[in-house]
Amino acid sequence: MRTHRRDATVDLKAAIRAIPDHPKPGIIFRDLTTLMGNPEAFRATCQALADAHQDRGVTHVAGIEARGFIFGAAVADRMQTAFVPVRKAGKLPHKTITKSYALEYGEDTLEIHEDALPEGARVLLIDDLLATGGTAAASVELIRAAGGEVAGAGFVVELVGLPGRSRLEGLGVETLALTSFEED
Ligand SMILES: O=P(O)(O)OC[C@H]1O[C@H](OP(=O)(O)OP(=O)(O)O)[C@H](O)[C@@H]1O
Ligand SMILES: Nc1ncnc2[nH]cnc12
Repeated sequence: MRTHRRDATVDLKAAIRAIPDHPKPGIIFRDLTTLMGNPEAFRATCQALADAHQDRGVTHVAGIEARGFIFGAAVADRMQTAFVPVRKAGKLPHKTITKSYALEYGEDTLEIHEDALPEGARVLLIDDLLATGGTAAASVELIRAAGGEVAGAGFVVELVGLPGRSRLEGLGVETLALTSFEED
């Protein structure tokens, strides 16, 4: 499903700053700190992500470090679910399941606590931005390895032209983005 929900009074796209000369070479960085700094846009974003997934029996929201924590925790609060952190390597204190993945530039590793999810958990994955999908795909694998069912994945921004959506849909994950930007 490809859905673009937007609060009638808030232009989320306009609330996001684009930085053409970001230190990561060759990418236009979509800076969501400007959206977070706009109370109407931040609130509308978290509410839209929660509303879009309200009828799916979600028991847990998983947010991906770091920016996914900010939106994921607010969505979990609105949906009255638990929050589960998917963290960069070496941060979680208890026993973890680990997955390495490719980024646009380089490689990274994510972890989830092996006991983070009870039997029957239905997990909504939330992150700020979907680009190549490597981060989200690794997170889906971690949630499943921890025994959770992925009820969907929600993003504030999708970079269209990169394979994020097709990767997630290839994993059988229904994917929703509130806004999209065309990327080459
Ligand atoms: O779809 P992908 O190509 O995997 O890219 C998307 C990921 O990249 C960014 O995170 P980043 O790794 O920069 O970490 P941060 O949130 O800690 O800044 C963003 O927040 C997503 O998690
Ligand atoms: N172009 C981009 N802007 C912001 N965050 C990103 N993560 C991966 N690609 C990105």
